[in-house]
Amino acid sequence: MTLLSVNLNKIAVLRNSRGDDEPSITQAAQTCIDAGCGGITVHPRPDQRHVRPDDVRALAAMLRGRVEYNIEGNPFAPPRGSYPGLLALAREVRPTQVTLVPDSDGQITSDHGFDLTRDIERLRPLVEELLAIGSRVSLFVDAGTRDFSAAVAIGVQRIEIYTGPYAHAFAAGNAHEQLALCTDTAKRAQQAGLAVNAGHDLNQANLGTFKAAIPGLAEVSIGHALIGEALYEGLTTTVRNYVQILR
Ligand SMILES: CC(=O)[C@@H](O)[C@H](O)COP(=O)(O)O
Ligand SMILES: NCC(=O)COP(=O)(O)O
Repeated sequence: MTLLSVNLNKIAVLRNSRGDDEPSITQAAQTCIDAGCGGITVHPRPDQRHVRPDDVRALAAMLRGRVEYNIEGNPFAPPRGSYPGLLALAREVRPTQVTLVPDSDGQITSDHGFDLTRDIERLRPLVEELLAIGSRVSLFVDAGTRDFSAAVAIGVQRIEIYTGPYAHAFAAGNAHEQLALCTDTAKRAQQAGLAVNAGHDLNQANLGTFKAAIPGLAEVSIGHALIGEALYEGLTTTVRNYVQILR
């Protein structure tokens, strides 16, 4: 069984477009939980175009002890205005998991993972701090990453494979090569002692093939497609469909 963590960023985008409180992030989270998801994901950014620090706090208060709470983001992005930085938010709310992602300001969305050879020493103190507050630490990596020894050495417990290239290849009808890269990366990470998560552009069409190719897949975080599909089928039905694919 792979845990479904629903990314609620796109609910925030809709809400932010009008400046009021609707649609409500916490009500969406509750609906996803009632429909059987095992976790909620958010990806706060310094420009606050998605979930905002107060959303992160409100979700922490409502999720505590119920389902997993996964906060993703760039730990090196400095505080800006009321955005206190990823580590400061994590210190405040102590989520189940923090997924570190090297997305820079102005990117439309995340589009690559860490280079573990280049980035590992910068990550070391952050990983230590997150472990000390009791959060699991996952690193966003590209499919094709082969050596996880440095990540294991600094205490990282999971990786999240960036599945954007797989999803695009799947849509184009030629996913074989990208899927093989994901499978190889997952196998190497598991052999090194890491659990494997995955995410980005996963949807109801491409998820089953992906799951079948990655034995032991621990968690997927899915937002953009899931919220889009929910426009047609409703959030409850859509979450249930994903849970069914992941059984
Ligand atoms: C790391 C990752 O792939 C997700 O966090 C993704 O970036 C979230 O989606 P949004 O870009 O829609 O916030
Ligand atoms: N970590 C990936 C995630 O949270 C959701 O990505 P997407 O489904 O919005 O592409």
